[in-house]
Amino acid sequence: MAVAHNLGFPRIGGDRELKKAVEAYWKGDITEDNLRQVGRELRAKHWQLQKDAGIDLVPVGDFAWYDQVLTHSLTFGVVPERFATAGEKPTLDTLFAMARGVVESSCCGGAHAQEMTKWFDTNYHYLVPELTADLEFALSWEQLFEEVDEALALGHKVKPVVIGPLTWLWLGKVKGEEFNKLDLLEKLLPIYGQIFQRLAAQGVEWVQIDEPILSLDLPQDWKNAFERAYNLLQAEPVKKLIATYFSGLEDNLGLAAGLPVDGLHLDLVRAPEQYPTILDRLPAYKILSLGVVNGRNVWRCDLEKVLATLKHAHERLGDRLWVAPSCSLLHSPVDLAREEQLDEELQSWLAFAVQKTEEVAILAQALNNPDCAKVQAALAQSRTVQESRANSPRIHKPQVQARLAAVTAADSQRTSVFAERIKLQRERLDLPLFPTTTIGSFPQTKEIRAARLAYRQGKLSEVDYQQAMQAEIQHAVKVQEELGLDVLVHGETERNDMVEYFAEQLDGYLFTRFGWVQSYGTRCVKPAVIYGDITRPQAMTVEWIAYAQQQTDKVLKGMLTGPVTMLMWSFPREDLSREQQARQLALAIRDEVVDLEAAGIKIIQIDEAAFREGLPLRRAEWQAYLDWATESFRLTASGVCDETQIHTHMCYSEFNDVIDSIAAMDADVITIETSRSQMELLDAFETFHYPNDIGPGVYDIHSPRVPDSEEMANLLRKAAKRIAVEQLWVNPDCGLKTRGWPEAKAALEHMVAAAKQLRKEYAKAV
Ligand SMILES: Nc1nc2c(c(=O)[nH]1)N[C@@H](CNc1ccc(C(=O)N[C@@H](CCC(=O)N[C@@H](CCC(=O)N[C@@H](CCC(=O)O)C(=O)O)C(=O)O)C(=O)O)cc1)CN2
Ligand code: MET
Ligand SMILES: [Zn+2]
Repeated sequence: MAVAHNLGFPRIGGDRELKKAVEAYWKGDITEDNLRQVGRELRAKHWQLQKDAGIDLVPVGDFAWYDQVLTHSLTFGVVPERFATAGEKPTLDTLFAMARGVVESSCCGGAHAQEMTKWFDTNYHYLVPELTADLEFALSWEQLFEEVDEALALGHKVKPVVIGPLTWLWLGKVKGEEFNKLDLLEKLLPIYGQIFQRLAAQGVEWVQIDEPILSLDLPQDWKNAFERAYNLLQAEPVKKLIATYFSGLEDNLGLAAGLPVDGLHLDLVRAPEQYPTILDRLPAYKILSLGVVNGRNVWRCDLEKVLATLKHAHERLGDRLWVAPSCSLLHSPVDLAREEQLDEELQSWLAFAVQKTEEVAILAQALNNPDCAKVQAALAQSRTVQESRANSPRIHKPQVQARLAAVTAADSQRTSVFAERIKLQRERLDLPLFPTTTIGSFPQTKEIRAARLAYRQGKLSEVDYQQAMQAEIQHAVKVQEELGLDVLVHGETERNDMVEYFAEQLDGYLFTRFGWVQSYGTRCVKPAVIYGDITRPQAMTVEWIAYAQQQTDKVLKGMLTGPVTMLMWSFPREDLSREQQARQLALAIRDEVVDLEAAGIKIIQIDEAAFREGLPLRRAEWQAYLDWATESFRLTASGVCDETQIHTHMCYSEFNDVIDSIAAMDADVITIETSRSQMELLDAFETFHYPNDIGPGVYDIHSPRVPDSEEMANLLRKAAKRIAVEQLWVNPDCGLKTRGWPEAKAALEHMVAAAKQLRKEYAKAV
């Protein structure tokens, strides 16, 4: 019998129950017991959904209160000293403190949160383990074992999921004295040994060990470490399935296939070419799990196409074949059944996590019991869906193709080079040295969201909603004037999300009502779906931004989301390359840029927050991506005259490897996240002699902590050592939408003071 299994299920809940409960707990509205009860109910519900769908082995350990990497750090007892309560085991509050930081109070000094960064090439963020040379590990967190008992008690056949030792170490960051992270492996492995023994004692047969770094270009010592680690773990009394995903194993295929474990999972959606090569490399005792249902997108699986591969594998492997989604369904929305507002045709093309588990189960059944009526019906339905999509007139728009075909090289060039443009811009904008600005959004308060919800539900009229948002814009502008900021923004109050807002207004996109996906902690996004060629029926932001400019004599920066980020944070089409989709988006947003300029907006920011995360996991594919991503940005930005200043913004980015492409984007100003790295991220800009203007973020917006102005001034002094002061802007790391007004105001006040201080210090020097 081919086995149907799942690598992970979204934990947030179809109604974001987990988000709401955790936030209520933080506010003190519910107790820890209440919160734990919500967690238990969600897990029970999700296991049952998967079982009902026909999944034979349900994952346990995919639930996390905040982040699964953080859970592992606690499990291993890796709690940085600033959060540790001497000698005591960590609690749920320790976990949340590590995730969110601790605000300074009279009794204690406060502690900054652990760093957060992107999980591979996804929009999920994990908390970076802090590794020191003298780190000692001790099993310190019972969650996995408790959840296994919980699932067993509910009658499920379980497969606990852990992040493998090498991936966990790889994701960690060395703190303090430099050392080789791999030196910690020997000390870490006994903890895995203990975990496996505990699980075996609970009656567990199979454990899934996620080692997605096998899909990366690994240094030789890491490859060697894989063999060493799994040789040492070989004797442990559970069967081990190594799970890889997000890319092909390529040069690591032999290594992965040969590890002394009992099974291997491959992502055949991202890297179909791994099949059938793997068959020749896989030892005869191992099971092979094929990830054939896309865990990273929302399109229905082409069951017949996938089944052709699976049947071939089944003939060769028999019972040693397992069927799965390509990766954890953490990256999928929960349940399509609730999207009643979608028209029938669009809905028939889609599958969310619940539907994906059904697809996996049907595929296994199609191998085990091909003639059963349910299988036949599902295959017939799949065929209909594929045909309907292939032939739908809603997808292809000749005018989009024609416009793209007519694009020339000149369309992605500003008229003059930066050195010329900046002179004109400086003259026109008349800004001081160290000009201050923000990244775009101001607090998205409960009132704003409630108003939007009421408007969507028809309880608030369009006029009333517009007035409420205009009042917010007026308020944001007034606050910025009072703070003495130099370049103002409208605050993005009318936007539910920086991508979804635009997607809702572009043709070729569909959006969902409940399609939430966890982005980090309790923060979720509702990625829209690109299903057809993209057009912009009308201007999207001009009225709001022009309104904001009317409220002030200061320069107001218009705010847009760039094509690469629109693409990366949406669910893309599978019938058209990422490059072509980005180019379509670029033309649509270019029109908006031009319209903003025509409305008198002198500075336009085109956010490319996801530019770096779009980078393929494998280096060999980088250049091709960077070429089209850069080109798409330039195509978006180059419709304006020299005097109009184009800004871009990126967060959580390591720029060292891509600095030449960042320079090739040729934005007049780039604002970046740098405060958490103490300006280290500026290294790349310094070494490269980056020519255009830069705003290195001077404070972290993810924490409620408000740094004083001296701390920010110090960061600016650091920046000024690396970058010419004429090039420097002063701004926070990112937008302020997740903050409250009191913190936002206090921090910006300190920021403006820091900029003034630096102006004094450098007035003589320049
Ligand atoms: N797409 C995307 N990816 C991104 C970012 C981003 O901004 N967008 N930022 C980076 C960090 N990631 C983030 C992701 C989400 C949020 C965030 O704030 N999300 C909000 C939801 C934003 C949203 O869609 N809001 C809607 C719906 C709000 C809502 O929950 N409404 C309530 C009702 C209102 C209420 O009573 O609060 C409901 O529907 O039940 C709106 O404003 O209209 C949240 O989880 O709380 C922040 C950062 C990287 N990736
Ligand atoms: N303009 C956006 C904002 O300020 C940029 C956010 S990048 C995740 O929220
Ligand atoms: Zn940002």
